[in-house]
Amino acid sequence: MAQKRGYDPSQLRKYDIPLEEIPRLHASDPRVDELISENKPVVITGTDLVSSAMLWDLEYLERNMGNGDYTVFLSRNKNFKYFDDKKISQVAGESKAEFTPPTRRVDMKLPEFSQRLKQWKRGEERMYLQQALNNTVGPSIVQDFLNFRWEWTNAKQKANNWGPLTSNLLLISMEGNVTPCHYDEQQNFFAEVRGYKRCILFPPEQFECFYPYPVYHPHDRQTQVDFDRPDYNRFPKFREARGQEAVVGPGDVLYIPIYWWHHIESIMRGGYTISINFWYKAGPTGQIVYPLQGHQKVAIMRNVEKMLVEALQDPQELGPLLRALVLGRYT
Ligand SMILES: O=C(O)C(=O)C[C@H](CCCc1ccccc1)C(=O)O
Ligand SMILES: [Zn+2]
Repeated sequence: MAQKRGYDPSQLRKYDIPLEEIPRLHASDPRVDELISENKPVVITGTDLVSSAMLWDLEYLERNMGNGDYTVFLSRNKNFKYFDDKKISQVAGESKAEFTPPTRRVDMKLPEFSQRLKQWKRGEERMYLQQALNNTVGPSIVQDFLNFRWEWTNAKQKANNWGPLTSNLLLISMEGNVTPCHYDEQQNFFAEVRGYKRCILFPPEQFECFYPYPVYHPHDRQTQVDFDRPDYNRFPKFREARGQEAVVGPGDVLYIPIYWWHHIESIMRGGYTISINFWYKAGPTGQIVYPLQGHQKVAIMRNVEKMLVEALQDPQELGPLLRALVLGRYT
């Protein structure tokens, strides 16, 4: 019989991208450790990593999240494209006026967020709560946090020589919200607590398909390609993108390997979603082995961009200099 999966394909947005399935394995399956050691994505079931948070819903969080302020992003459309406001001053072109932040950030108490979410009407700004879990949250949330299955994730961190845990982001998203495709420089165990999120991943080797913004740009690490209306004239190699997708539900943990591109959407008409991520710094580089892997080349390209911006001062000179370096010589 059709396996019960809790959502319908009509709740997923349609993209012009070939997609394969990300493997879905139980935590006891030895292939899980193989895939993680190879920096390949896998959905891991039965980890109990955040089982202490499975009772979290807005009512519970309202009662227990203390009176703290939480970071909420507001957007006039479904996209919540991250931007680094510390880089807004550096953006090239005539002036900072060129960069228009696609979302605005407000601080909200949880009861207010919960109420506005319940009363949301089409046409109003969408909301996405994104808050690093810290000790300002209420005592019973701290208790739930302490009861995460740390021994499981600590063992994976150790076995794979990852660096330290940098943060756990609590993510409470309205249904239909989209986090556009980007990569992070951290290893990530992405745990789904409530609702369903559709994740599309691409390996770092496909860097040329995604045309990321310049490193000094506020949208550093984000693709310039609009998945809903790709501009194939500006971004012709996007046609060659090949994705791997997974829909994660309550209790699932998706391993998002460092430098892998990922697009994440809370499925439409699925209610609000709650996720908690576990970001780990990369481990020590260790012995360099040739040929280099895709993510190592991305790291090198980032360093070249940073060094050139530093040396040239004016980011506008970066393009002409790189063209002079490459065109007719390395092409
Ligand atoms: O866990 C991850 O890496 C994700 O991308 C999860 C994503 C929200 C992340 C927001 C964000 C993106 C870039 C920098 C800082 C914050 C979602 O679930 O919508
Ligand atoms: Zn991310």
